[in-house]
Amino acid sequence: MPDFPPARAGQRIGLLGGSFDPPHAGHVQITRAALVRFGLDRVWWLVTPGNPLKPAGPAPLERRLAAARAVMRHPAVTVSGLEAQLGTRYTAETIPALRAHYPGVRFTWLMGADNLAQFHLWQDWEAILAAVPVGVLARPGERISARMSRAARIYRHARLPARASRLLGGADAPAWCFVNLPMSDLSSTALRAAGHWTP
Ligand SMILES: Nc1ncnc2c1ncn2[C@@H]1O[C@H](COP(=O)(O)OP(=O)(O)OP(=O)(O)O)[C@@H](O)[C@H]1O
Ligand SMILES: O=C(O)c1ccc[n+]([C@@H]2O[C@H](COP(=O)([O-])O)[C@@H](O)[C@H]2O)c1
Repeated sequence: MPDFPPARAGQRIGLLGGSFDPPHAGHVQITRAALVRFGLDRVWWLVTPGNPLKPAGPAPLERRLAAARAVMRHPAVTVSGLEAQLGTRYTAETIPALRAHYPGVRFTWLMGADNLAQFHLWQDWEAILAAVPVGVLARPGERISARMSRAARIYRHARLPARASRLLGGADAPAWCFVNLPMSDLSSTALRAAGHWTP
């Protein structure tokens, strides 16, 4: 069993879950932005064993972890296979498992705007919002669908304005914040289609 990354009570840690099939510069860009914009001490990438909403399985986990470690080089960022270690796949299971393993650590869930648009389809999505702050990063073509999404509408009272985004990492849930940033139009789908990734 690989080691769990270290963390101290009170630390603010962003969790970027993803297939990373393959990882790309867009992931790196939103991670760097999240550290600064959401007032985080660290970001952990959670390379999923498989997105529960995607029917086709991704490339093997070890291959995606190795590629992610090659792409994401930053002293405050850790690339992990924690969901495989914990035996969880759904985010609503992963977050309580991490909180039980790391008492007192302040986790923030991170995702691109495309995932906010679909967030209401995730298993127990309201439990996720009740458990941790959620930081949303702009993605080309997704800003309007994210803002109009069911989750954004139902939880509009819990939205932190972008000018206060640095408070998100220390905020009590429910709280979410949408930030704009210089956007990257990279996607794993496009890289796979262009033949840049052979599992
Ligand atoms: N270019 C990007 N801009 C903003 N967010 C992004 C970008 N690429 C990925 N993300 C976000 O990073 C997280 C992990 O993304 P994922 O590994 O699914 O990559 P992807 O490029 O979206 O893959 P795919 O094309 O297979 O759906 C998700 O929350 C996703 O919204
Ligand atoms: O828990 C769910 O129902 C759920 C549904 C869709 C996506 N997720 C998680 O969202 C993250 C982003 O997924 P992906 O495939 O878009 O990179 C990843 O950690 C998935 O496990 C989680």
